Amino acid sequence: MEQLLLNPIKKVDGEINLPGSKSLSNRALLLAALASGTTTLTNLLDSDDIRHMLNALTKLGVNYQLSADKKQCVVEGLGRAFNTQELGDIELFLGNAGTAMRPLCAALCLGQGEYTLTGEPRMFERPIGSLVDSLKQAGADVTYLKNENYPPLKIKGTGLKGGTITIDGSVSSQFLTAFLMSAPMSSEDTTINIVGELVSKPYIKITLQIMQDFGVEVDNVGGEYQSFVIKGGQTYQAPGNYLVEGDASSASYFLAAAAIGGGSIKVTGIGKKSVQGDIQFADALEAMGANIEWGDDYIKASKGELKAIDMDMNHIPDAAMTIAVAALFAEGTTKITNVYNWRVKETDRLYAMATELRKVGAEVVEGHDFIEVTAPAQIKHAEIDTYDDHRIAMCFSLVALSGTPVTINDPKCTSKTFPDYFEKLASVSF
Ligand SMILES: O=C(O)C1=C[C@@H](OP(=O)(O)O)[C@@H](O)[C@H](O)C1
Ligand SMILES: C=C(OP(=O)(O)O)C(=O)O
Repeated sequence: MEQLLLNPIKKVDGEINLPGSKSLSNRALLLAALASGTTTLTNLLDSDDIRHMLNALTKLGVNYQLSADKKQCVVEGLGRAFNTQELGDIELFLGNAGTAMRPLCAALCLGQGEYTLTGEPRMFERPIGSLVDSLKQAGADVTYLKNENYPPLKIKGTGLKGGTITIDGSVSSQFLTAFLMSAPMSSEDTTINIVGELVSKPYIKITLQIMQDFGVEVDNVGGEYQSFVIKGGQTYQAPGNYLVEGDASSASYFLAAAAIGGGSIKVTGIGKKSVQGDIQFADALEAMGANIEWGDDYIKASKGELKAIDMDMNHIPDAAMTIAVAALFAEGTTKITNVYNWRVKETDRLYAMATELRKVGAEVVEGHDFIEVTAPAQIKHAEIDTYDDHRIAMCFSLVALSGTPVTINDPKCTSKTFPDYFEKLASVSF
């Protein structure tokens, strides 16, 4: 196994032009593929999760031209649902990309064809049953090829008819996102009612915004994310050009590094008007004592005396992992609550974060849906296992700001969303 020894970083300083947002890249690719007209996507993310979506679109008969640096993609929209009936069963390998598996699962039900949706072993442990149950209410034909409620799946595309649907929102917002994006192409109108407490709400804002950018309005009844009405029989309209915002979750590592390490870092490609909920990571970091400056197209962080916070981070589940490591540098006990679904992401993140934080000396309480981290008097050198989880590799790089080195096992796992993360970190490290 490859290992990366990160030597102590004395201070960080500089500017990082963020890679494109994973959430927006995969949504934009799918909607551009379904839309009528041609879309030029710029600042597309080049990473494993996006490659899986692109490969799937190729197999589904979508024409696109990717630039040499893979950051620009011109997509010729189909102007209709996928139709691959004459090709027989098509196998789509979607790695561990939730933003490919869940939205494609719904979109493939809309058209005509037979599909096997598969992925990495971890994908077979990540639930999808709530989405499948909802799609079945709208007439979909989806079966489980291994374990009930988990991929791999077999889909027979027969169209979605719409109607009144319930979706359990308590495990992943991606189920609602997937249904919302397909609903306009159902034959009839759809009303979606959420049951259970909807998690990761800000990702639904991203979904509604990008649907609007592609010409479709959703009635979010009462603005409460509880009930949605979508007209059927619609076609997405290509917006011409679509600029993908920088990735706000990827920004969290650099902003935290500046808050901990001194100097200042400006991340560009996101700002105060960004649609991504993970920009609220900067508020959490500010609450810990960091100095934050907001621009239209940047966020800048600089060092502050960090103190512990106690915060519900259900709205920023991905960036919250960065707070858990920043807690190593904060006075007191940091408590991150309402993050049960950390357990069903790339790995069981509550267990993994607790285990790895203890290795560097922290005192940790791992709860059913929370984690408490108390900074050690002295951070210890450790080999950090990354569990094939890009975010564990990235957030534990911050340990190097302690004056103690840190070893990251399997550093290449950052390829899921940020292949050149460690090079970018080195470029602002002194
Ligand atoms: O819709 C999205 O783009 C995402 C939603 C979140 O997942 P959950 O809704 O499962 O929490 C987030 O963790 C994931 O990285 C991306
Ligand atoms: C949870 C994540 O990914 P996915 O889109 O596969 O759910 C993540 O990137 O932290």
